[in-house]
Formats: sequence, C-alpha cells, structure tokens
Amino acid sequence: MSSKVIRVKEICRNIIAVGRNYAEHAKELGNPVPQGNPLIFGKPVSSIITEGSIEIPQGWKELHHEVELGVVIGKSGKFIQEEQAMDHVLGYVLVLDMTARNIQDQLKKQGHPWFLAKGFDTSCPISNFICKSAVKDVNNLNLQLTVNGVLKQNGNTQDMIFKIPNLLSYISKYFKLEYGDLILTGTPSGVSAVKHGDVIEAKLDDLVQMKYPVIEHGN
Ligand SMILES: CC(=O)CC(=O)C(=O)O
Ligand SMILES: [Mg+2]
Repeated sequence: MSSKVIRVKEICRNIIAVGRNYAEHAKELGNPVPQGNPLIFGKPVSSIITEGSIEIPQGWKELHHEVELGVVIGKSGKFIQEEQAMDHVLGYVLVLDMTARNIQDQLKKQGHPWFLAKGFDTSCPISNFICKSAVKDVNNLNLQLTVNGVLKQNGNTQDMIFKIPNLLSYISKYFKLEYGDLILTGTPSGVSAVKHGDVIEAKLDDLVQMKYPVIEHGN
C-alpha cells in the first residue's frame, strides 16, 4: 500500500454524482429506479470540505444527509471499457452528498437542474483518502451514518444497481475522467433531515470514519 497522503480536495477538478443507485433509496423518496443508464448530475468542487461544519444556508429547511462511497480517479481516460475501469481508480473517500430536499423537489417540479440543492458551499464533506489497495472488496463495503448517535443509514455497496466499472464506462463516454476527479456512487436508504446543532458521524466499514457538525447561518 502506498504511504503517500492524497488530499482529494486539492487534486479534484470535477465531481460527478450518481443518483438513485440504490433501489431502496429511490423507493423511499417515491422516485423511479433508473432504467438502462445511470442518472448523473454535477456538484462543484467548491462544495468539498475536509473539516469544519456543514453550513445550512439561512432559512433552508429539510437538509438531508446522503452517505456515499466516493471513487477517486487515478488515471485519465475517455471511453473507458468496463474491463479496464478499475485500473483508473486511485482510491476512495467516504462522502456526504448533502441535499436540500425541498429545494430539489421545487427544482424538479420546475424542470430545473438540482445544482443549487446539491452544490451549495459545504454540501460535499469528505473523509480522508483510502488507497485502492486497502480495500479487499469494493462491492461489499458497509456504509453507516448516525445523527446525534442515532443510526439513520446502514447500507452496503453490494446493493448498488450500477457498479463502479459500469459507472466509469458510462460517465467517460461523455466526460473525460482525469486524475483527482471524484465520482459519488449514490446513497442507500435512510436519508433524513438535519438541523442546527446536530452532529453527523459516518463510517465506511473499518476503513475510515468522519464527523461533521451542522450549523445554520443566522443561529
Ligand atoms: C434523489 C437524489 O438526491 C439522488 C441522489 O443523490 C442519490 O444519491 O440517490
Ligand atoms: Mg446522492
């Protein structure tokens, strides 16, 4: 295993996120499960934090946590074949795809992109980097998230509808993947709203854990 410390926030130039990649999560929000191709969207790199607090913009209600496996790209590629896809992976991070659900719902109704609901500052807290070689089976990793010590999300990457090779192959047809790019692979069920003063803790198997307090501007 490489002992080199990778600071993902410093090397990341693009975040591409996958939505509704766990059937139970799609169901809990009354959304259809994607058929054929993955559902993808973007988050700005400026939304990444590695310390500090998740900041709810003043007056926003219903900020949901979504714990996810993040894939960090190590080798650039376009039109990546599924068979070679894992050669393009440098490692992983645990990610929170923080989502203002009521704003996302309004945007969806208006036919607008989700960017505001998912891309505001601090909406992408990440963990320390995990080297690919430290992960025995990426298709069997437990994702857990608690709020104030209460278990909310408890999923496993084995339930992803589209697995990593499929995702990298699909995404790289349209976006050249570069060193440091971050792919969010979707959240399992159990998402819920957080408020000022809450503390989110998340862990990925016994590989990494992280803790982020939540604050609301104006409090
Ligand atoms: C419904 C969503 O916000 C999609 C998403 O981000 C997911 O992880 O699923
Ligand atoms: Mg998500």
